[in-house]
Amino acid sequence: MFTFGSSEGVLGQLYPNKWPLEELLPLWRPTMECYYKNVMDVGKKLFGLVALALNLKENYFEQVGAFNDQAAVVRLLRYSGESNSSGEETCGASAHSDFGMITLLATDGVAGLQVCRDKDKEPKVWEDVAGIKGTFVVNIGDLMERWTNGLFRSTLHRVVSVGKERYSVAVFVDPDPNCVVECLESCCSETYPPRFPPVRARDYFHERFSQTLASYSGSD
Ligand SMILES: O=C(O)CCC(=O)C(=O)O
Ligand SMILES: [Fe+2]
Repeated sequence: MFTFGSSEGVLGQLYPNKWPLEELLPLWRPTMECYYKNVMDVGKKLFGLVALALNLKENYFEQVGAFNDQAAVVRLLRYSGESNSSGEETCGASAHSDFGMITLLATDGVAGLQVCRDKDKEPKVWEDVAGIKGTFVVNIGDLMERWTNGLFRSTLHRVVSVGKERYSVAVFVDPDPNCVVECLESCCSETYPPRFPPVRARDYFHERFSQTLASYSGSD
């Protein structure tokens, strides 16, 4: 796994990326930075469409500061394809939804990614996501669910082992840490009040990452 964020902006300065040595991989950094920029351009365009679909001005998410500083993170993933000894089905990523706004996911076409359409239903029904060459899988994140008062539901997904090596690249399009995520006016009414209180993106991520770490260490 290799993770990196923006090389620019406040976050880029605060958390500088650790690149492989230039002598070893001279094209790595320029390739990654180019990918970051291009996928972010796609992400911003997509958010223009999301805003219009929600009866907001096309530049709404820019106006509320979601893209003031570039908070998106890119994760390059490799799944070995080996099943683990415990015989667990998910041998890549266990069921989760991404925390942020949206994730733009590129895969190498090897199967394994599954989504659950109705995350509240038990037992869960998992469907394979076909990898279509030249396209992104777009997962909705939890902050988008909060922003839209549940109109856009975050995608519960997982990666199961299919006995084949698999590569994917996920770009987590997350808002600026200072951006306040608050129920959109077009997504609530007197009869359908906001279900989530406003939250600053920084605090939300902090809470979610702490919970995740706690669950790994076995405490609450
Ligand atoms: O590898 C994939 O297809 C999905 C990865 C993923 O869900 C994640 O990193 O959050
Ligand atoms: Fe994910």
